[in-house]
Amino acid sequence: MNSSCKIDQVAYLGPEGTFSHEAAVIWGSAIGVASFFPVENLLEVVQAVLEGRCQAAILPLENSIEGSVNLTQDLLLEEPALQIVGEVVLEVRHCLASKETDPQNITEVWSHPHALAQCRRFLASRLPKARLCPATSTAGAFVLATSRKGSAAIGSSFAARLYGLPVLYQGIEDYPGNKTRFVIVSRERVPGRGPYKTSLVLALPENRPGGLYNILRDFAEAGINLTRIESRPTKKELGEYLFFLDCEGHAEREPLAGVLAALRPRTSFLRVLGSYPCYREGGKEDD
Ligand SMILES: O=C(O)C(=O)C[C@]1(C(=O)O)C=C[C@@H](O)C=C1
Repeated sequence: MNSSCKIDQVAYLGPEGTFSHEAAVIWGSAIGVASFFPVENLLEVVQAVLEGRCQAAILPLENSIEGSVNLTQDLLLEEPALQIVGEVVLEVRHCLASKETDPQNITEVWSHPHALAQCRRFLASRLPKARLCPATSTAGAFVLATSRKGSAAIGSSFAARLYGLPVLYQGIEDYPGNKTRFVIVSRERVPGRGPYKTSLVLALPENRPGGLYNILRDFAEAGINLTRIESRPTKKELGEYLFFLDCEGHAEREPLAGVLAALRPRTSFLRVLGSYPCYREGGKEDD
């Protein structure tokens, strides 16, 4: 769909107090979104937009410690009706919260698998005996930890306060400056101003020396900066990959438009996932 739309509602991975929620509010506040609503998992987040229950949804795409969120990449590929219309980069600070006042009494730690992975070293050194339990989200983990004896949860200190769990340790991510990048998807275009970024996915027609190099060279020669490259299995044959690329520029404007036109006949698959304003802290866009 190519029409522009006004965004009234944004779906996010709930419950209230997830990092996705925080990122949705940052993006939505900048464009005057009226409301945000939580859903249970990322498949549901996408379904909410596809079924028209909201006009946009937010998905975590990559983290500076743990790397890509594979499910998000797969969903972006599998749902051609959706396009990326925005991005938010959020600083992710984790705390460990529990009703247990003595860390010795903690036997299980709940959180989103990505959050547990971002705190791996902390957990191994401070709570080596605790069982690590995957939850659907960080805030979902706090809900669980409120009702289970001997349990703790990892997530934001905002969520810990929201669910009434005392914080035992703060800033427990294994590396400083931990950040997660989220993308906002919609069935329709959302007006915005540049500078732009474009996300695309492509496949090479054959596995031969220099195949990927020949594609990347076009970007280099046009002076287009690539900001991310990631491969995912095609799920058809072991060793066959799709390449997810993010680059600076808009797919409908030069020089990127020309590069994409030249690449199409040299790829077996090429889809633009969206061109959208680069994230600026404070939600501002350049003129
Ligand atoms: O559980 C949450 O709070 C989420 O928003 C999900 C999620 C993720 O999927 O990476 C988002 C940010 C953090 O990296 C940890 C978890």
